[in-house]
Amino acid sequence: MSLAEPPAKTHPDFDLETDHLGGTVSAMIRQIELWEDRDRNTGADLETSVTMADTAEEHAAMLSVHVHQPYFGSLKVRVGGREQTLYIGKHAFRDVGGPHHVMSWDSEVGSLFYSEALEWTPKRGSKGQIRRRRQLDVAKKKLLRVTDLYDDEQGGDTGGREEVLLRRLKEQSTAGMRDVVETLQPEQNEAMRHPAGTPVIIQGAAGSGKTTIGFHRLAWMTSAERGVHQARAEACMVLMPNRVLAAYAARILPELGISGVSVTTPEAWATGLLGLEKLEITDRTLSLLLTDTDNARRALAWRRAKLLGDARMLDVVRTHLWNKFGAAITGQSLQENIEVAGRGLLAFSLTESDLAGLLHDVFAQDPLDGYRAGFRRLVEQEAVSRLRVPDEEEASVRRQLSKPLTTLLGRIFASTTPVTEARRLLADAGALAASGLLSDKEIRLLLADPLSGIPTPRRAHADVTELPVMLAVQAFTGGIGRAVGRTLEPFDHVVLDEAQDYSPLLYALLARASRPGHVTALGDLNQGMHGYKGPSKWQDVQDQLPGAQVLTLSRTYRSTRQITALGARIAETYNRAAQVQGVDRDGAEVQRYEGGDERALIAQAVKDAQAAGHTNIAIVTRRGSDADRLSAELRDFDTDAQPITTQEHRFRGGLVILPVSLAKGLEFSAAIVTGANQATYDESTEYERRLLYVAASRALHWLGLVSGGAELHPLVR
Ligand SMILES: Nc1ncnc2c1ncn2[C@@H]1O[C@H](COP(=O)(O)OP(=O)(O)OP(=O)(O)O)[C@@H](O)[C@H]1O
Repeated sequence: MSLAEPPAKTHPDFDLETDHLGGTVSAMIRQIELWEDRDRNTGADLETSVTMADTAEEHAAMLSVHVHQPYFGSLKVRVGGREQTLYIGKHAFRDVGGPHHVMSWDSEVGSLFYSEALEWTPKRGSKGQIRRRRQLDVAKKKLLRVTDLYDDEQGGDTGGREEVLLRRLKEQSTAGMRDVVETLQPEQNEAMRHPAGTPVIIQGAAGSGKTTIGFHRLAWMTSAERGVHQARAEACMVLMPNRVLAAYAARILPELGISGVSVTTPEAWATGLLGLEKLEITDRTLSLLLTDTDNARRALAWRRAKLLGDARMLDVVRTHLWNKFGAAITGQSLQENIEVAGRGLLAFSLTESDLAGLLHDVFAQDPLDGYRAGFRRLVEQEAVSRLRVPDEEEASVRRQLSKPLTTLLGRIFASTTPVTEARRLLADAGALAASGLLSDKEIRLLLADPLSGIPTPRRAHADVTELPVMLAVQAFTGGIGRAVGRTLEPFDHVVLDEAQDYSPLLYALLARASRPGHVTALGDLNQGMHGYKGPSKWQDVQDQLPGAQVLTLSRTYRSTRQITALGARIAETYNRAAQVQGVDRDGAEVQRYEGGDERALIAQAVKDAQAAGHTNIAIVTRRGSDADRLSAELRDFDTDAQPITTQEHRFRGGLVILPVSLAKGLEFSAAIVTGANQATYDESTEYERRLLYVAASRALHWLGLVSGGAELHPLVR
């Protein structure tokens, strides 16, 4: 709730609600004091007392954050003939012996506040009826406004939900992604609560709240109410397209009461998994698509990239490794004398055919931590069972086997580093043919090198299009998942932002790296910038996430009517579904600046945006180099814009200048698009039009378009 707005005391229940709020605040403070009073937390012994005191302090700390706003809404319900009012807040509170309870937003009851259902069946008891939904704007322990969203005494729907939403959307942007717990809309609520343990793809236009809902779903997943599907925040991962956006979005986590989630990029996750953090990741397909004029070569590069991300590649890799390790076993054996207490030295030997049998078993088991670790376990188990080793001697047997086993594993698995092995496979027609899954034409496509004209960096590098195949080799040999000490565990839940940019092969690997059913993908096929990397249709993703449904968010929330309309004009040139339904919110006309020194025009636009009351303002350029240059030159025009031109930079609010590639996903109260002309965003290239769309859709309230010498772009004129 914006504090600038004066309290609106017009509601007849305002005083009643004020009293109830006062009672709740006092009850919470009483409870916190009780928890903080260490002397009372006495257990039977010192250790129990300390533990109890620590837990009590944790409870106190958690609750004290919410005293200033104990709740934001209420529900009047009738269950079994009895009417009661339930208050809904960000944190549950039980008023022991008193009436001031608060239910948590992510509970089953909390869901009723957001949905449009009028009846429900509680877990225990008879059918319940919703009589009233009420929004309560509270800040600093004060009630500011009461708005009924639904009230059967007023004839049902009051239009209040839209009114509250509009008020919220008029607020200024901040330096981080915000939670929408107070104004979650019915369709968003449903998507967020899609049954835990079922994978889901949430599709929605730009600004429909996909990313926001993904984080809310993660918070919802961490609630104890999810039972066996409950996720631990520190065992969850969110993948976002770049690190600037990851840091911006992660600021939502404390608001949602969770911490420790790993919010990273697919590239950082992949290189970390490969143990090659310094590996430079290139996207040479994109470079080729943007610079090469030879259409046949462009088509070849596109098709080859698609095929590299095809889910069948998982089994192509698996077959290749099977053949390779099988060949490496030829001539190998293991002979060791093992000391077992009380029984002296016992001979343990595995012949070549024993080893081949174990290799077969480990491929059948397909362990999460990879075939190498799995093979070691199988040999150890074999020794324990053949030598009938008692439990207490097992550790000793493992120790004695350790060195000879490491040597043996070295001979079978060692030469397989994911980067070189993936490249070896991709250059070997016979190996590519071994699985029988690829046609001759496809094999020829993989062997072709349409990117040969695109330079490679001098440092060790890998291309984004090869990465999934490398990860597949890694998954089978060294394992894939979340590193916990020296072992690997599946992630409790994985959220993917910009899900249209992940290949089906990557989905197959992510499904393997997480608990069954615990992938949430958020994306918009129409916003795909990198079709050669992503799925052609959601069905390709559903095939990798068994049971996944596609849910659609139909409304967009980010921008004013004027900005949304301008964006739609650009998007409809490449996307037939561009006319999405936005929340109809009026704002300033889009400002156009053309003719003259571009820097002077930008400086003027910044002044105008500031005069309109905005502080979080972005100047969006086509390239990083434009942003660097302009940020220096604009100082001569009294304009100090912080550049965000590398993934290391962070958005901390204020006036910034950044390239469109890093602006994707971020939003600002006001945005100024520079170089808004045909020379900068070539109208005949779809990719450029998509970029222009991203640039023009970053602003919540105020948008300025600047073109120096040249005329404004035909699509925004
Ligand atoms: N229920 C809601 N109440 C208030 N604001 C909302 C709601 N849903 C979304 N928003 C706001 O709409 C904006 C867009 O949300 P978000 O960035 O999550 O959308 P998105 O679908 O991920 O967009 P993009 O595809 O452009 O990345 C944000 O400012 C968000 O706070």
